[in-house]
Amino acid sequence: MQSVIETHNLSKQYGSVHALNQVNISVDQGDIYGLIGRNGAGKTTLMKIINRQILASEGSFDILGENVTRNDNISLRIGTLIEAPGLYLDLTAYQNIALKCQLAGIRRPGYIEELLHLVNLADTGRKRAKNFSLGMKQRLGLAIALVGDPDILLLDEPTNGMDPQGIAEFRQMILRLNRERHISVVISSHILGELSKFITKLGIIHEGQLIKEARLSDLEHENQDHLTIKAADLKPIVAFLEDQLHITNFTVISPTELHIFEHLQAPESISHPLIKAGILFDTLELDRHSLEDMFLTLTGGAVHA
Ligand SMILES: Nc1ncnc2c1ncn2[C@@H]1O[C@H](COP(=O)(O)OP(=O)(O)OP(=O)(O)O)[C@@H](O)[C@H]1O
Repeated sequence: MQSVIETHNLSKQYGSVHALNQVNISVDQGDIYGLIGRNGAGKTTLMKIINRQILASEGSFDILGENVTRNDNISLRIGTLIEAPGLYLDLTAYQNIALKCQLAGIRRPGYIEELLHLVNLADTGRKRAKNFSLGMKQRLGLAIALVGDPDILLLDEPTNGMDPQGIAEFRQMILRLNRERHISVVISSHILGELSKFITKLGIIHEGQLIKEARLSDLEHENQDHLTIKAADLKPIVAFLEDQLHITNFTVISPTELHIFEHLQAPESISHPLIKAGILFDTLELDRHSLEDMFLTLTGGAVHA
């Protein structure tokens, strides 16, 4: 899979504040990459560096396999919605998009109407942006970010402050752009639950450092509810599970720990036969995990700001 964004030890220092510290993220073609972190973790700083709004103190990054320097003309490949969209509040949605098209030298007939339709703003007519709801403003910001047909979208907390319906609508829009236009997306949030429903890869950023990066499918597997068996010697347990209990859905985590993903409702259907057979184990217990638990454990506490 081709990598669309690859950062190499990106760091940013503001005086004594390490806003970013040696960050390496890797976004593949077709990913919806969720960048999750508490307020002040460094999400905006990372996006601004990739968008070349600010310079890194150290490190570099590649976009679509090319190492980016200050002079590379790659700006049209990236569409951004970072912080509040820069809208002209006295203009309509059409006029706002038209201005961006003018700057980008795009004059294709029907182009603006297509974008308005894409973000569900086709019926806003003469209504000025100042009279839009927050969700409408963000969707207009998204349409403006799409001018120039970027390969990559950088969206910094785009659903912040929206109601659940607005969030769901925005999410659907991102999914469509990703599937139908094959746009790779980096989207940040401080609420994991908002991202975990649709992202393909997750990066957890905390106090300027990337403390975890993983594909969502792997994380979901790791964080599935399971029975944990701990024992000094797992070999007789593994043999017993397979040969006597015909259990195959388990993973050996370490020489002394294994996780079983079945029989969750009846752990005794495993523990009793083991005891009867004289096979020793230290503990056998049910572990319930969620991605949110993992996030809280890694970042040390409640995340909702
Ligand atoms: N221009 C600046 N000057 C000084 N410090 C800054 C500047 N911009 C960001 N910082 C600091 O860098 C750190 C990371 O900020 P950043 O805005 O990237 O975090 P964030 O994860 O996007 O948080 P939020 O969700 O609050 O926007 C914070 O400690 C912030 O105060």
